[in-house]
Amino acid sequence: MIEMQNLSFGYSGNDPLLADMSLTLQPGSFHFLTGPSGAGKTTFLRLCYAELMPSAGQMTAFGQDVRTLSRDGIAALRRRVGVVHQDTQFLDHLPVAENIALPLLVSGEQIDMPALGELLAWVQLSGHARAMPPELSGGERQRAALARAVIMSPDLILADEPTGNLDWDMSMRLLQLLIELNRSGKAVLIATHDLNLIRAAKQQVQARVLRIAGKRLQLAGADL
Ligand SMILES: Nc1ncnc2c1ncn2[C@@H]1O[C@H](COP(=O)(O)OP(=O)(O)OP(=O)(O)O)[C@@H](O)[C@H]1O
Repeated sequence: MIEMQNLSFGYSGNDPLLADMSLTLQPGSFHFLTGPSGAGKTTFLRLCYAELMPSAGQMTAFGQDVRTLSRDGIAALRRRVGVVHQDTQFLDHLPVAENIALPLLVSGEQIDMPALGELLAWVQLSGHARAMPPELSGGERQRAALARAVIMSPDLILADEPTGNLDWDMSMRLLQLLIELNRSGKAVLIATHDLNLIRAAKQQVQARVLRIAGKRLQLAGADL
């Protein structure tokens, strides 16, 4: 679904942050992305959903060259990619249920209330549907963020340090949801520093571990 060949990206000038990266993200795959702070993990995810464009190399998303995508083409791509951001932002004046349904509202689609109810139940937030975002705990916020990321039924879910501020039990609950999504056929890519999270996932799914080191994207060994 996403294919990169010799892809490079730099925010400024001719000093790339990421260089010569090649990767194929297959439907239904599960990947972790690791690397030191500042290595470019968030940047890599932003390239995957075409918020940033490569400086050099080739990249196709769902069969289309990202550089040739029109505005509508980019919007269509983003519908197929759900993103859980590192610091999830909600509209604090809207209840949790509306925040989760926001992608539907923004794209002018009808809200299927029973489906929204099921989604809330799946992330165990049924009791918080009418709560306001500031009332949520860290774990509840991240589960709401995940629900919002999947409400458009994307094929690929990108999560940027989704368990960064969560304790182990909450991290495991969130990981379990991501594993369930993967089992239902969705591709998942999680950027994380947390090697314990990777180890826990690897007991349940066939996950590949990518690492950004020295500007390059490498496959990490099975040494985790
Ligand atoms: N919009 C931007 N303009 C210029 N430089 C940027 C921009 N965004 C990020 N950077 C720089 O690019 C580098 C990589 O940042 P990025 O957030 O991708 O790293 P990361 O691996 O996700 O880090 P962390 O693990 O700390 O979240 C950093 O040096 C950062 O300062």
